[in-house]
Amino acid sequence: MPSAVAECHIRSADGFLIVYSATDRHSFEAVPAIKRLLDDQRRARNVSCVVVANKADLQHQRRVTTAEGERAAAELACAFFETSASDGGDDIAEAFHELYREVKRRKLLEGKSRRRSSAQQVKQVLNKVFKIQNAS
Ligand SMILES: Nc1nc2c(ncn2[C@@H]2O[C@H](COP(=O)(O)OP(=O)(O)OP(=O)(O)O)[C@@H](O)[C@H]2O)c(=O)[nH]1
Repeated sequence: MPSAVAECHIRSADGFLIVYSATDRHSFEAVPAIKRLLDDQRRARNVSCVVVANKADLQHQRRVTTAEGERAAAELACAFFETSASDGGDDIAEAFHELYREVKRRKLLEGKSRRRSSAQQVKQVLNKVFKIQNAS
């Protein structure tokens, strides 16, 4: 159960980076539950998330393969990146940038469907008005 502060952040954030350690299977196995928690708190499945496997440089301590990470992220419909906080590679910036792009895409789609539904409401009202006028 998240704390009240965490709940507040979950409700207000536009997007989430879900980070696990490629050297720690438990952290990897927690990813689907974290995504579910975010979906439940937002009462929607359209939360923008990117899954990140950190500590990719520690190859000799690796406990989660790249393929497993990719598969888990795909099952959650999230983009996937492997990063190393210690070598500071481009993948870190790319993960943040992809999350930014995903949030923008979702907002654009939500804006379009909101505009469509308000246009439909106007159409329904006009139809009713015309029906009433024709009937009288
Ligand atoms: N080599 C390497 N070390 C890292 C990386 N990210 C964090 N660390 C180091 O890992 C140690 C633990 O850091 P965190 O993973 O942030 O802390 P934690 O969540 O408590 O993780 P654990 O202690 O590993 O369970 C620190 O010494 C970090 O400097 C990375 O990408 N590569």
